[in-house]
Amino acid sequence: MSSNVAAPRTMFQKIWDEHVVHSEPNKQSIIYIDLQLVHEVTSPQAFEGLRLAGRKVRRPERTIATPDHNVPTSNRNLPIADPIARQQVDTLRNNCREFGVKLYDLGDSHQGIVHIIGPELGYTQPGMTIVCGDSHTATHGAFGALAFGMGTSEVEHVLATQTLLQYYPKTYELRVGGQLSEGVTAKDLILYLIGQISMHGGTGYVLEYTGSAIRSLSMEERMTVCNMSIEAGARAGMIAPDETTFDYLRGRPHAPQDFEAAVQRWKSLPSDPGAHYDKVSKFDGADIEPQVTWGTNPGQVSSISAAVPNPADCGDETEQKSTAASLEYMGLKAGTPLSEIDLNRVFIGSCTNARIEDLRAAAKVAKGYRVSSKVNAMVVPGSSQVKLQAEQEGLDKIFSEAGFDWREAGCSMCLAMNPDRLEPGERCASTSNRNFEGRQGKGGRTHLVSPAMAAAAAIKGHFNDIRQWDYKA
Ligand SMILES: CC(C)[C@H](C(=O)O)[C@@H](O)C(=O)O
Ligand code: SF4
Repeated sequence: MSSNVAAPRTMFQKIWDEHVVHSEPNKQSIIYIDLQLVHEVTSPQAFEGLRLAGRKVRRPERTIATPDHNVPTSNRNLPIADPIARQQVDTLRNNCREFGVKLYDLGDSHQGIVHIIGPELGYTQPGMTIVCGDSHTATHGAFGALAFGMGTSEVEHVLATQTLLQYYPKTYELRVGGQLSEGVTAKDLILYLIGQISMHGGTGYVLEYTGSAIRSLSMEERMTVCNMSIEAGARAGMIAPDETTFDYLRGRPHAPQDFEAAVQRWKSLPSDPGAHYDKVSKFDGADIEPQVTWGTNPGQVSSISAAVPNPADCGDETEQKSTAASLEYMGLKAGTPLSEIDLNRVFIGSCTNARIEDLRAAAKVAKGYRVSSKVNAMVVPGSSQVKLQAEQEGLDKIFSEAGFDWREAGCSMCLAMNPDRLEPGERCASTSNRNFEGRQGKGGRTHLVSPAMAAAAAIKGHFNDIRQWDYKA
């Protein structure tokens, strides 16, 4: 081809090209950042670094903050009991005040998990580069944005310069054709994909999810998918914007003023026909069943109709060993049907699955039932807005009447950085995104599932196939 002007480009390339400030062969490029999200855990040293260097935040109006990781989800009227958590939340408050950064603080009607409030407020938009000192920043890629997680020193770099150093990544198209079957959700889709390509399958790549099964997903479902890109090792994950995206954003507080002009720009973002990806894998939505993880990484997952695998049947010697170690930690025997695994705890929450559609799906299952007497179950809305909306719809009543604990917004038991955690040996069905050893509390055992599957597990006290659920209207 004589001119590269006409060369077809992927959506990733278009956004990258639009944001490169400086690049040299075999070196990191400097890319311009449109939006930085900040939370209390990875920002204190970054602000301290600015203070020591006598620098300001370069573009405070492109930076928003909220406390989410270590905030308690009950008794919010009391001071935070844990001294480290209290200090981090206070420090975030002071830093935002000093550096002029907008803070959605505890008590604000928009406080919540950072990856839930960005989209909800309309900050997250197609074509943007978005960063946060948090690995689940890929969530925002659901809008056709290029969204990276990063470390604390990079948080400082972006605060100071509004740019980030990045190596040019490779691109990987995950195409899911057909449609998902009844009872199969976006969570099952992404767990299935990670099971297929493994927790390392996306390493070095920016993933783009394409195909008819992806196009049919709502914005909230797309966020669930992109959220877990990092669990496949990817730098980022993205989905091209379309009418679903534009409809979601229209009317949000921080959506562009001239919305229709923005839509015209956004329509040029999707990958051009014939654009080259470094790797392509194809799947069929109809092959996907409700999923349950049985191991200690999200790629150790099977369909609900399957049994705990025998390590001897799992890949090469290294994989066999790691499977055996996972089963040992999880206290599971090979050959046990997944539907016979009993649970003590259920957690419905996190940036993967605590948006309003997730809570509706769980409430639909729980309606008219009682949580098993052996199970302690909680529902933690992803944001204060989600909580408010759920209460307006009466979902909180359905949950409370069924015996679920109804909480305030935060990361909660997704990770054990706040009072919500598992005790050693406890087994939990969780709608979050990580099942690493000790993730939900030392010695705790995590099974990742969809909100509907988690609610059904809470009621029966063991996993069961949501496709056979008897809904009580
Ligand atoms: C605490 C934070 C740095 C961490 C992350 O980067 O993802 C957390 O959000 C997580 O999910 O493990
Ligand atoms: S909800 Fe979980 S995964 Fe998401 S940002 Fe919080 S701790 Fe990380």
